[in-house]
Amino acid sequence: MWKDTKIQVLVAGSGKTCAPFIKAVKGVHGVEIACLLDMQADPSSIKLAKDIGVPLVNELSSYGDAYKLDIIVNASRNGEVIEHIRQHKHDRVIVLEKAAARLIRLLTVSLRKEARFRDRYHAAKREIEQRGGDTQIIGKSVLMCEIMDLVDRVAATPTTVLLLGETGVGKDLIARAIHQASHLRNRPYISINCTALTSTLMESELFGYKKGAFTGAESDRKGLLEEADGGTLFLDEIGDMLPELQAKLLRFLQTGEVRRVGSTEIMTVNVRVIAATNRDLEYAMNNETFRRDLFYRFNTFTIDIPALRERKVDIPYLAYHFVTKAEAKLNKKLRGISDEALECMGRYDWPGNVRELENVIERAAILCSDGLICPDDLALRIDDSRSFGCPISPAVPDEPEKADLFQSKKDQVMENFEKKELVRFLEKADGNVSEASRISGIPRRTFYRKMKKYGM
Ligand SMILES: Nc1ncnc2c1ncn2[C@@H]1O[C@H](COP(=O)(O)OP(=O)(O)OP(=O)(O)O)[C@@H](O)[C@H]1O
Repeated sequence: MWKDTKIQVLVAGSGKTCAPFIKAVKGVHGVEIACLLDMQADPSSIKLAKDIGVPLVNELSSYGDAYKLDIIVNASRNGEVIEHIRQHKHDRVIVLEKAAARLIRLLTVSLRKEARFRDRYHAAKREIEQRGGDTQIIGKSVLMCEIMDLVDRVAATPTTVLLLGETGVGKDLIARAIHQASHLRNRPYISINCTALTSTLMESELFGYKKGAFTGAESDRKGLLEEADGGTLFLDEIGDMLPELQAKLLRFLQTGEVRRVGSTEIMTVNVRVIAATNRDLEYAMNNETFRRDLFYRFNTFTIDIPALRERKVDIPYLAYHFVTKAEAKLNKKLRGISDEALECMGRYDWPGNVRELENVIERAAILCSDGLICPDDLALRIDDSRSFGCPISPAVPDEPEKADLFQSKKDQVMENFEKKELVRFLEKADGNVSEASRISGIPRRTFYRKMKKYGM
């Protein structure tokens, strides 16, 4: 039988080393941090003891209730402290050294994260139920909220938009959302994938052709630019468009003029163009496979859609959305997703982004036996070395030049420092990025950029 009374814990060490442990464990049901021990009390431990309202002692015998203690967590590596505890602790008291304390801290933080993840799933469930599932773009992360804000702002203008992002992040969906939010919503929305066709075919698709322009052109045909007149044309995979056609597209964007293949007649159409690509256009321009002038034309308004692994807070919302979608599609009643399955989703990197999540859920919905999606139904290959934030270190070249070695070490130190500081400020601000940016003095956008850089 477990005791009903709280486990009495004394934490030994200086404020700086035991603070993360206390922060993680404080408030855990059934645990009481009863006292702090610091043999050379410094201002940080004095402040910490004051903040959490416990006595601070410099030796065990000064704590009047030392006989009531169950566990001493020794967060200090100081030999004198270790020896002092060994000599003065009550026999039945268990002492946890640094690694054990760290383990408890990591487990507690991880469980809290999972709980937050579950809460988000249930919040999404409530919210989507209330809205009747009619919203298209799902996402609550700050990054997605910023994107939705950009969508609203640009929708009201005729500006050409370039959507960048890995495959499956939602570029097509966002292009449609821009069209839907604009005054063109009742006009045509036409989409074409620039990868699929040769340059000649693509030209006749886009600009249309005149009867007899080539073998098989048996009658006049409008191109997609004419079809989309007054509406929106979405050019997907623009990075794959062949250079000859890029020049023609650029001319159209500059003049609004269309000339069907084989015709001399010039027509003017009014089309809002949105383009998307998952290619690195900078690289393509350097390789001269993408025209710089066309890029500048598109680059007036670019929306960079982050990979799903950079906005994992969106996963529970999207997961619920796709569960409801799968229910309707498969005509199968689903109870939802188990906590363990949600936790697996949070630890997976999603290289195929939202599309992969959607497919994984649909597959799991087919496989799950009692309507509840479990980890086995997801069949995700999770790299556990990353789950506690320990990315595998990048390979170091065999014999780097001294200057390179110095620079790379310096970069590494800077990166480690930055990462730790971001986490520290985020923890301090309880995960609120605006607050973290305020207390750190780092501008909000820079803070986000750095979080993105480190995959937070
Ligand atoms: N934020 C989101 N909310 C709801 N569904 C989403 C979201 N993002 C993507 N999806 C869904 O994920 C799938 C893939 O999205 P989409 O086709 O827009 O990606 P993409 O970036 O255009 O991919 P590709 O580069 O491969 O063309 C679609 O079914 C889309 O509806």
